[in-house]
Amino acid sequence: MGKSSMVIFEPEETKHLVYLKAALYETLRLYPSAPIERKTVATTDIMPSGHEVHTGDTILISLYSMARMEGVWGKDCRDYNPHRWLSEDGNKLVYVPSHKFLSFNSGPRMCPGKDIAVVQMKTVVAAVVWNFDMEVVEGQSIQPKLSCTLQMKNGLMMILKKREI
Ligand code: HEM
Repeated sequence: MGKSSMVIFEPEETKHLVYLKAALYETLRLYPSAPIERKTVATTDIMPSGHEVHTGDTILISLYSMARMEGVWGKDCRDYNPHRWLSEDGNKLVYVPSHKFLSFNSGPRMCPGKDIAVVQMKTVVAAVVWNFDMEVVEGQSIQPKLSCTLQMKNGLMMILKKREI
């Protein structure tokens, strides 16, 4: 294979990359692309929490905050830990209900593109990691910018070097 050639993967080839999927879910847990969900109450009711809600009320759910709640994700909720998604032997993903991991929403309006999105992310990350050595530029201020979609305030500078493969 020539030095300048890039290796890319078919979606099928990334099927067994369980740790990569766990890492992507963990990234989307802490940094959900849509950090806030908005729901409108259809019928006056009492929530399991005991809160009374009325028809037409707007409920805002901060996924960004939920990811940082010990009551939802445990003591290490603020840590980036892909292992929380994996079985003990690391070979399988554990079941996590969508009402806990809300990054693709939950219920009838759940993101229908979830599986496509995961396959795309896996093929892209696998290709980038395979083809390049990567280094994060030191001394950056890496901060989230909260908006309708979660962005990076100052971006992220990386040094990429083509690997000779
Ligand atoms: C990492 C990537 C993605 C994330 C995090 C994501 C997340 C979401 C979320 C949170 C919603 C619900 C928004 C709401 O409150 O109404 C949603 C809806 C939707 N997504 Fe995605 N999405 C992703 C990729 C995709 C892709 C690749 C497609 C198409 C191939 C897609 C198609 C849709 C559609 C059509 C809806 C509207 C569903 C409905 O309202 O019934 N998404 N997505």
